[in-house]
Amino acid sequence: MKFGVIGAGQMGAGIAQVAAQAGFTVVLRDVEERFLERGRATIQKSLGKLHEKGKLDATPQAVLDRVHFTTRLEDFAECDLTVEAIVENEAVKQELFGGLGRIVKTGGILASNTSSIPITSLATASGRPEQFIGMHFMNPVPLMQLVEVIRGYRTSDETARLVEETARMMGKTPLSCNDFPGFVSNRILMPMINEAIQCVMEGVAEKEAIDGIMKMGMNHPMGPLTLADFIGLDTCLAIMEVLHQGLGDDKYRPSPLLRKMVQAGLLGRKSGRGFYEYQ
Ligand SMILES: CC(=O)CC(=O)SCCNC(=O)CCNC(=O)[C@H](O)C(C)(C)COP(=O)(O)OP(=O)(O)OC[C@H]1O[C@@H](n2cnc3c(N)ncnc32)[C@H](O)[C@@H]1OP(=O)(O)O
Ligand SMILES: NC(=O)C1=CN([C@@H]2O[C@H](COP(=O)(O)OP(=O)(O)OC[C@H]3O[C@@H](n4cnc5c(N)ncnc54)[C@H](OP(=O)(O)O)[C@@H]3O)[C@@H](O)[C@H]2O)C=CC1
Repeated sequence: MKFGVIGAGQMGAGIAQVAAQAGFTVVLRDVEERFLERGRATIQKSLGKLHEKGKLDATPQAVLDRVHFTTRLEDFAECDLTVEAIVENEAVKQELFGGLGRIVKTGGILASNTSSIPITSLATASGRPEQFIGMHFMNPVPLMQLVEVIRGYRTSDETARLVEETARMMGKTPLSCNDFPGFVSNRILMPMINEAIQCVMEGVAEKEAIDGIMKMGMNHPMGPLTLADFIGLDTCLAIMEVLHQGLGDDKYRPSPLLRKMVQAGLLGRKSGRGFYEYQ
């Protein structure tokens, strides 16, 4: 299997890593060399941790050697399955899929790791709606079990079958749903995070108390503000915008504090500061 990944950010690097761990030949693309280097470092660090715990079948170097880093879209021509994991922006993703649809061989499947953007709209932009699907990995990809598989309006049964089979080969559990804003995962998760941010804004409690109440009280592995920092506040805002617009209900209105923090460049872990500070 030749497996393509576009975007070497936190999700793209993780997806490329688990694909390489599954033994696939992987092509990983980003727009600039320095972002590819950052992706390579992320993969190396994660493989090192897994190796230390005896959770890797091969050496970290052998897994890394299966990943080919590139800035060229043409290198995806022979990929059997290509997963896109670039910024959560519909216009930018549509443009990318327009190009990919022309480059990738006939029959090659295209998938998006989008958190919320309509799969059917991206499928149309790709020019191959039957071979298009949502393949939504969870963060951190090397540790999380789920892949949410989202069928677009015209996704073929064969495409869905192949993608679910591939997810299993990657050691993941696929669960499928239909193409509604935010799918299942973020329709339920993101309003909770948004409400936690609203609690900060209204002074309901200190941020540490909000996180602690949800973590200890509900047995969540991370409090919602820590999780928002982990996901990226820009991504959280983009998801809330899709829910608000797509479902047309003000209960999905993004918290003004979330909007302000994104405007201020406080994006969470990836920018060094969000609700908390990171070095
Ligand atoms: C927005 C979307 O569209 C969809 C989404 O993805 S939403 C986000 C979904 N994800 C979540 O909700 C994650 C919630 N958090 C968790 O499940 C856990 O906190 C976690 C799995 C991330 C970390 O586990 P933890 O026990 O809380 O903390 P931590 O001790 O840091 O990590 C456990 C181990 O995994 C390791 N680890 C963490 N990230 C790793 C990675 N990427 N690769 C390899 N190992 C990793 C850590 O080094 C640590 O190892 P040690 O035990 O040797 O120290
Ligand atoms: N964060 C999360 O928890 C999850 C995110 N997702 C989804 O995965 C996708 C990626 O998210 P994530 O990895 O967190 O984001 P990151 O910000 O870590 O990475 C985004 C990637 O997209 C690239 N990019 C940014 N702008 C453009 C552009 N205009 N054209 C092409 N590439 C661009 C970035 O490159 P550069 O470094 O140059 O900006 C980077 O490689 C999103 O669709 C998100 O919704 C899905 C599940 C969980």
